[in-house]
Amino acid sequence: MRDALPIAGTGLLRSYLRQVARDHRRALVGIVVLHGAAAAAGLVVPWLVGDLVAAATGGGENATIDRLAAVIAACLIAQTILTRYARLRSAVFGEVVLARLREDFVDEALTLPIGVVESAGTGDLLTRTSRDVDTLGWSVRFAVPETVVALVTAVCTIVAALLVGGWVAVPLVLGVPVLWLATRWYLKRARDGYIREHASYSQINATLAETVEGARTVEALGLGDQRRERIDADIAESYAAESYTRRLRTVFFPAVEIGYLIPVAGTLLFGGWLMAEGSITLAELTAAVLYVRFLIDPVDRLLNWMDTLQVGATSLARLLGVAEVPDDRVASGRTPAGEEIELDAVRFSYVEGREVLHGVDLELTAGERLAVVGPSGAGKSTIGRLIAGIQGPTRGAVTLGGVGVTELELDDLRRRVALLTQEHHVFVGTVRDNLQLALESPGGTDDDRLWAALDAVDAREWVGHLPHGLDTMVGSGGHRLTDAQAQHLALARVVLTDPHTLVLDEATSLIDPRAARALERSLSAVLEGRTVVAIAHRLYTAHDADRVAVVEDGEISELGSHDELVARGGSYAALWKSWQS
Ligand SMILES: Nc1ncnc2c1ncn2[C@@H]1O[C@H](COP(=O)(O)OP(=O)(O)OP(=O)(O)O)[C@@H](O)[C@H]1O
Repeated sequence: MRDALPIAGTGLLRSYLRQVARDHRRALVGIVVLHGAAAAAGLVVPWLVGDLVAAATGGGENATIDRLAAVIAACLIAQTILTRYARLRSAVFGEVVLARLREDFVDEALTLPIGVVESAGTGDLLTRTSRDVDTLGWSVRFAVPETVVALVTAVCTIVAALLVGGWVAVPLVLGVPVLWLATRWYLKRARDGYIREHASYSQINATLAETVEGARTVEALGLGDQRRERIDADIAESYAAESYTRRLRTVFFPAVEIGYLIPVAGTLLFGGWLMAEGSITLAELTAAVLYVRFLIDPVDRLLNWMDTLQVGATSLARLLGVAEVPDDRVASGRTPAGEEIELDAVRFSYVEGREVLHGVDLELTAGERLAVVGPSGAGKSTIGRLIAGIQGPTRGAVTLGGVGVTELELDDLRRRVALLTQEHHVFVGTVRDNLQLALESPGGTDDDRLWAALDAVDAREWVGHLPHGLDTMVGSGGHRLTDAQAQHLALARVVLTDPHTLVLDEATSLIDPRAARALERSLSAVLEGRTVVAIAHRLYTAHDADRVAVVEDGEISELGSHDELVARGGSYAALWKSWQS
């Protein structure tokens, strides 16, 4: 089970929203005022229609009727114009808030400790970056403005209805219990229902993807029927989940409709009785009925958007939660007094209770070249990650010039120690962008420096032959680079960063052996003068190194030069012998 990234609690959510409201107070007030004015302009209409009906039925003058009709038209035009500006302002406000949230999220995500991302799985972070940002975007763009409009309109309509006569409160209040109870009943069940429904879709997808990806295994082991049963079970669960939410809706929507009709019917009956009593006029009754009828629309919209807002709030909580991941390093401000790296009784566990390094001691002198070899899963990469300060040791110490590697600011550490793995991502952008990533202040880099770095890794020629040289677009959708070319770019970045220590984690193992050999030859000039820890699959790397560390079962079992270890006749000698044959 992976440790999911945290989800922000209600407290943090509220304080974030309060902060947004404080920062954008003027914009928010402007939006509410504009929507209020638009609603007010629209709400004068029923009043005037009431007068119009009274004037028409009471034999009023034509001039009065014309004047009332003209004012009604003017109000409707004013309402349209005001609504246009209110919506524009709301949309701009939504985009501004969303942009800020996205920027905050990217800032937080980029500083997440790699160890945390790994243990949470990139899937969680990706879902938050894509689905949650989309869901929240939908809420902020549509649900929030629509809710504000509906709320302001509803409040204005109620006020207008009450201005016609306090008696309208009676039929209005009659509808509240039904709406209140129906909504409470629905909301209590809907969230879990929809979560279950969405989880069932994910499960169907997961089972299908697993079956398709493992099709050969399924066929080879005759698992077809079993997989079919799994998928049938997933579909049955999805059907049950959908039936449940459908049942909720079939109760909720009719109940809400009744809740809407009660006030309208009540106003007609109660108002009709009052009119018969002579307490109110026909104009007042008409206006009151129209207002109460008007109220249905904003209330209906409010209830409809409530679900979306709830889903949006969940996404916001997931996005804000990323900020709650504690830092995995605290900069102490100390400066390393040299380039020597020391591992002192280092123990490490990725998962509590499952130690993978059991007390590793190692001293690296500046400029030394160490090859780390050993069986798969022995802990070689873990040692490399600890030297590069990706994570701190669980016990013991990893120091650089006497200072713990995780005591250094990450940027500072990367300028001193870099880790180069076999995953070479080519970022979408130009070749120049991909190289400048390595630089502290990429802006003013002259091309000569970039070409020199490309030269150092033997990449000048192929980059020179690209359609637009350094300006060629690469990465997804751009010019396709081979694995070796992607690796060249990664190596050129290392040259630009110029760290004194380099951890190469099987950096060339994905490339075919000839290309790897060529790359390593060109690399050796780059590695000159640096401390290099090469985690190696190919033993010629070990042969060329100053010293070799053999890692077995989370410990360094042998340490010495190639010749010494071969002479010793231990694990390394056996490995070397079998590799040569
Ligand atoms: N992120 C992780 N979470 C949990 N366990 C891990 C993680 N990474 C590695 N391990 C475990 O730690 C142990 C050491 O792994 P490591 O990758 O350091 O070995 P290695 O010697 O580099 O192996 P290989 O040559 O196969 O890459 C293994 O048992 C591995 O399963």
